[in-house]
Amino acid sequence: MQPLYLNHRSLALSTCALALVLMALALSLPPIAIFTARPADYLSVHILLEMFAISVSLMIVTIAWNTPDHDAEPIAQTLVFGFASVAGLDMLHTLYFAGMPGLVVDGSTNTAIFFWLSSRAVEVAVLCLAALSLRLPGSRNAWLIAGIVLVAALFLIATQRPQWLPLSYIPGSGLTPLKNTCELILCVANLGLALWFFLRSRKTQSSRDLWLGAACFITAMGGLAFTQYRTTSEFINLFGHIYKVAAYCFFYLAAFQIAVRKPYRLLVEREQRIREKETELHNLLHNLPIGVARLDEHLHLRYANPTLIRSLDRHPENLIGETISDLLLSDVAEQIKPHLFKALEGVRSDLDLEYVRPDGNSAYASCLVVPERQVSGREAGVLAIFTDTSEREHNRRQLIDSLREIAEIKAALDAHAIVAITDARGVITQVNDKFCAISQYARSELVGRTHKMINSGHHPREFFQDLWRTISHGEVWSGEVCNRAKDGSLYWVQSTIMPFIGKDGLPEQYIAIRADITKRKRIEEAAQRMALHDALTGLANRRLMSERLIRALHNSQRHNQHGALLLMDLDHFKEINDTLGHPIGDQLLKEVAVRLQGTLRQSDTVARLGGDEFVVIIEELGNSQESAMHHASDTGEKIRQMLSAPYQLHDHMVQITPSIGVVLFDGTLQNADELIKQADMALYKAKDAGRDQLCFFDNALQSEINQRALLQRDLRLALEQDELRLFYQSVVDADEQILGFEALLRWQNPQRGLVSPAQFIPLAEESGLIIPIGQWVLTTACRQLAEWQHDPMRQAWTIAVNISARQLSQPDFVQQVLQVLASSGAPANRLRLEITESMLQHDLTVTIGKMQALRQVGVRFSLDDFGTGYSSMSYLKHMPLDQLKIDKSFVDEILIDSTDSAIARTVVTLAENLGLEVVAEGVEQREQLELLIAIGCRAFQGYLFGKPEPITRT
Ligand SMILES: Nc1nc2c(ncn2[C@@H]2O[C@@H]3COP(=O)(O)O[C@H]4[C@@H](O)[C@H](n5cnc6c(=O)[nH]c(N)nc65)O[C@@H]4COP(=O)(O)O[C@H]3[C@H]2O)c(=O)[nH]1
Repeated sequence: MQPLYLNHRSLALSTCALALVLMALALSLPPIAIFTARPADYLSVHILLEMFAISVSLMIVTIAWNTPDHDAEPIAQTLVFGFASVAGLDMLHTLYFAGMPGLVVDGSTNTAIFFWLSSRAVEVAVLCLAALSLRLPGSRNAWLIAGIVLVAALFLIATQRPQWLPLSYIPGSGLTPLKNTCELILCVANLGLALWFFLRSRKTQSSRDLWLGAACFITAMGGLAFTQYRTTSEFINLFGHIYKVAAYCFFYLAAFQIAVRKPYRLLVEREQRIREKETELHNLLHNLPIGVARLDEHLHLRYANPTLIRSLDRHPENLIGETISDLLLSDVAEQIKPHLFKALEGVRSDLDLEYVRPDGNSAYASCLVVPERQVSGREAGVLAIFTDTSEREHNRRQLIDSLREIAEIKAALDAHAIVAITDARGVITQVNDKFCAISQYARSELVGRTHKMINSGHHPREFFQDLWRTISHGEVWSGEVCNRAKDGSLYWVQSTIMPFIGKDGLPEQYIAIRADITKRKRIEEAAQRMALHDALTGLANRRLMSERLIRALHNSQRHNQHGALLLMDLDHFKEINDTLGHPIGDQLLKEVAVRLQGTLRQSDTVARLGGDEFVVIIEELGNSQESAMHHASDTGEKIRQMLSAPYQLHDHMVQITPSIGVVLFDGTLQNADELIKQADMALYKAKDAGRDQLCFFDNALQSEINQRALLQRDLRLALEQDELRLFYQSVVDADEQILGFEALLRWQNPQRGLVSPAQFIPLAEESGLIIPIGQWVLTTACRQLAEWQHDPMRQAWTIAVNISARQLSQPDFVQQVLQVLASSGAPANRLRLEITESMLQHDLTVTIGKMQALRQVGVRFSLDDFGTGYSSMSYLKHMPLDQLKIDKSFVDEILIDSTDSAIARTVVTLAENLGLEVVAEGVEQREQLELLIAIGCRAFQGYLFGKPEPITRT
């Protein structure tokens, strides 16, 4: 509740309570006559009291009359009529009070009471209408006239027809019951009105209702006083009039409240509201980020808000009154002017401005031009509202550029990449044309499905699990994926899948950008094939064989299964190559590969290691070693037979046999390298055993190999530790006179004793040690020759030195020999170099060249072991030879085997025809000597004449 209302309520209620108490007190007193000495004094007092009430009534009329239209009280007409009537009737009541001269007739108490009761009745009626807020129809003038007419009518009745007036007072006996009843009715009516106003005031919180309530209550109390007097000059009558004055004070307050206080209060409130609005508007205009300009009808500036002033960069004081051309940049003014003129004609427009600032930067603004109307509705000027849209426009343009760029990138991406977009579950939402083209699916077939439809099955499940794990964690996944197109063909793509993270921090979609790498993959596969396969035969190469062997060992161990490794080569393949040429050799190798593949299961591995060396890996031979051995043996035998069958190679029918080394494995103890070594040993054994056979690796073979390895190790030290010795075996003529010697190498090892060259020379050849050893032999022999030069008995002797194939094939062989001759001082013509037939199969021309070079300085050449190898008459013709040596094997059987004697004879004849000397080797018996002499041989070597011995003993 408002504090003012509360104050007013306590004032009204306390006044009413006081009035009640005082009236009760007054009524309890016996009648008190006052103004007894001068009864006329009461008339004056009565006039004063009534005048106050009349003045208040007139004031209420005046206020109600002048209440402004827009604030018109609904009861204005009621008040005008009622209180005009009340004022008139109270005035008549005063005029006709007993003792007053009156007008037309003298005053009398009965006439005065008539006007009094009439006035009070009108008063109650007016208050009832006010209580109900009923608006009387018609104008205030009419109601004023009505009030005057009513008063005039009652005046006329009272003065012209006094007999019509009810009897309300009987002089000497006092008030009549009619008068008292009327007073009591009015009193009840006033109490009812008082209650009504008080109750209403609680709801409306209106002080006016409080004042009206109090006025009605005091009037009611006062009315009680007017039922008690017998003469008007009694105290109670005066007391009742005082109550009337008090009641009119409250009526006055109520009227004042309506007409004066309320309008002022409303005015103040409105002023305050206007001021607030002004402040609001000011704040708004000052803080608006837009510029506002008001222009008059001549387009001169009336007002510019601070934002506009700041943007114009001008002092605010000089701006008002300037034209739009003075204010704005010329191109802006030109753009805006037509719209301003249109606005003056009442047309509102909106335009975008583009201009160049004085600093040279382009700027943008939007301008709303609105006609500004006066309250009367006439256009009074123009309101122009400017918004600087430069930043927005720059951003918009940047956005357009970015969008264009994105569109270009997208177009480029679409043109060159395979693109797909999926939702978070991997369901395809978009694909580009390239995706459709490569997958051969229509877009409608792809959208709504997952990538499973192009899954090729090439990748294991873990591959895709890893992919999903990566991208669902918001990371980019990159990799190569093999997919299957609609027609079933496979294609490869380099895929990059990027997740797009949503507001919740989780991927909401994925974009997959792919490049077709099918061609590259095919090339890679081909390269891979080439890297892992033998170019000639298409079989697995050494690398792939190693990988497969490792895998086979692993599988064998895991499944407790035996397997076998077969290492084979083709016996005397080199001879076919040399005689029939490499193309035929290659053809043969290819055919061998085909036969091997035809003989074996798909799951077995067939590899070519190089040259004529092949490997076969057979798996799953059971868990028993014995049955595995049988299986491997059967397969090996089958291979041997298959490969031994004749080959038709172009015009040549070729037959060749393989030697096969076999080793079993169960993956427990062996590793791949060791296994290959063991297979190699088995192969070596097969070859050693006469070729064209299959040998299994066993432990005895292993120890033999170990022995060889030890021998090789010791041989390496032999040179350093001076363990080599040169023995000499004499070469004699038919009279057993020494012609010369053959230098034969011996190895004097402290542990092994005297080791035969047959044991260590092949090993030295294999390991390459033959080069330094051969050098040592040559040097030692040459020193011996040089020594003999000083002895006339021996200076004609020759020394034959065995030369190995590796020595001869050295590019600087000739220089080495010449250097040894020079450094030792040996006569070149006493040095005989022994070569074998097998040496002549390589680079014959080069070999001949070397021989000729040495022959030019006098060195002579012997062909050792003649007749044992692949003797070819053609090279004999071209070779710069001096001597043939009939091999010991022919001499051995020469007495008992006619073939050998025939061969010996042929060799001698051949040598004679070619102009060569002949030396027979291994002559042990005199009969052999005699027969050899008989067939024409002139030089001999053998135990019959002496075993190889150190030079001191010769
Ligand atoms: N049972 C028997 N054997 C006889 C008789 N006359 C000679 N021999 C043996 O026959 C071999 C002849 O040497 P080769 O054919 O050049 O065969 C040689 C030769 O090829 C090679 N050799 C020896 N010394 C050297 C060398 O310094 N350098 C090279 N590269 N090879 C050598 O080792 C082979 C074997 O040499 P050796 O064991 O010394 O064996 C020698 C010799 O002791 C005989 O009447 N009865």
